[in-house]
Amino acid sequence: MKVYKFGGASVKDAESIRNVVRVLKHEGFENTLIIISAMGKMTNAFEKVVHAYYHKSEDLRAEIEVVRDFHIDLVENLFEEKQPILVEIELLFGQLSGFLAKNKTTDYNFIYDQVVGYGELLSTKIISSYLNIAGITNNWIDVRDFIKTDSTYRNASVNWQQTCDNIKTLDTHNLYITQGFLGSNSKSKSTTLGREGSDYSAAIFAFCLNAESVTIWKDVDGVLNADPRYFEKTILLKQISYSEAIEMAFYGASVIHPKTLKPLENKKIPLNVRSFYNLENNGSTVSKGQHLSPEIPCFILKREQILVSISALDFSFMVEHNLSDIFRILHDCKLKVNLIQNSALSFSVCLEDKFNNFDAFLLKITPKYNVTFVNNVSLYTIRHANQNAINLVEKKGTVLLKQATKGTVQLIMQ
Ligand SMILES: Nc1ncnc2c1ncn2[C@@H]1O[C@H](COP(=O)(O)OP(=O)(O)O)[C@@H](O)[C@H]1O
Ligand SMILES: N[C@@H](CC(=O)OP(=O)(O)O)C(=O)O
Repeated sequence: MKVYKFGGASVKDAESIRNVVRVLKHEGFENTLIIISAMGKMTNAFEKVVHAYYHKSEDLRAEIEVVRDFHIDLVENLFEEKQPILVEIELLFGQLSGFLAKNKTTDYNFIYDQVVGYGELLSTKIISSYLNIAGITNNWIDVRDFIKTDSTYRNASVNWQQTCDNIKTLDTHNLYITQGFLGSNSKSKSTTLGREGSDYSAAIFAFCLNAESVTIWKDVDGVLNADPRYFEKTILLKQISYSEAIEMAFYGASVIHPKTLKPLENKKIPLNVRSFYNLENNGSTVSKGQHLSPEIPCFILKREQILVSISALDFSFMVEHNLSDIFRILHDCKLKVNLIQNSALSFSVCLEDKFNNFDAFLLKITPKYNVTFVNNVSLYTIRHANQNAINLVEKKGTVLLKQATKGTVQLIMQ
């Protein structure tokens, strides 16, 4: 069986969904399981619904209307006979309203997971129905009946045994359409696997099905040696080893979700990253034992970082006991550390503040240490670095910090 994944960019409007039909008819869709994300930026829009609901904002109704109107407009553009799918959409919005009306808990992460998943439920209902009309007969399945997780809302861990037992009941001769990003816990409550987690969903199904391959369909030709939004003249990486791809994802290459690669590597399932526009191009293949081809410097950019320098109030050395204290506070504040540099008297970290906890961090740390920080810096990682590649990055601004390990150079730039 093959597993395909269509992300938000590939289903962002009616035209893109027609293109999915073109892709499937060109590539074939026998014995395939298709994972689909929420359309375009709908997960962000659902996050606004959660925010408005949680804060009892008067914007709640308007935020729900944004997502409702988006899907209804899309259906108006896509379908000739709209009535059956409109009924399905109303049903889903009815369920959502029911949850919002009845919910008693104040657990933000729980509420988040019960709400944002409607993006994937809506997109798969609409696309499954459109594919059936376009002659691509398929079975819509609810991924929450298959991927079972713990109850860590917004970052759930997969129960592999139960998940594989469920997935193995699928008939591998069918074409299935299901949701990325979602799972459910032992109480059948929705959970999510972390933002951009649909690639991981594809890897989970592939692992449990012993799939022959996974293909992620993208708006770029494959994995490039840099993000084309920020670098000119990017080059397609045709072959990548799992370990190289894991390193790239770890440093922040957003083209593949970091958790995706390990399950595939364990079963030696190749991962193809291909363009949904340019079907003649074979794209990139991540597989076992491949050398990076072409072997060129690869650039990974993480924006909106904070560079923090910390030293002891009494100018004593920064050694184990204060470092462990600082890490405990970082961990408590859920700040992600992307780079560390230590000297005798000061300790620098490059941080990512996903959950807006930096002010809380400052409150905890400033009574104990001298702290200075620079907001909104960029972290560049160069794999297979050479001097030309370093020069290229250094031209982009002022270097605040530079660190080199074998073949990998990291620069914090302002
Ligand atoms: N190394 C890279 N190679 C290719 N694309 C990259 C890379 N790094 C970042 N990107 C960006 O990833 C985008 C595709 O990912 P994304 O928009 O999240 O797709 P989807 O919604 O389908 O998951 C590309 O348009 C590109 O700007
Ligand atoms: N819709 C989810 C899951 C996902 O993976 O989306 P995408 O494939 O568009 O990155 C998100 O935006 O986080």
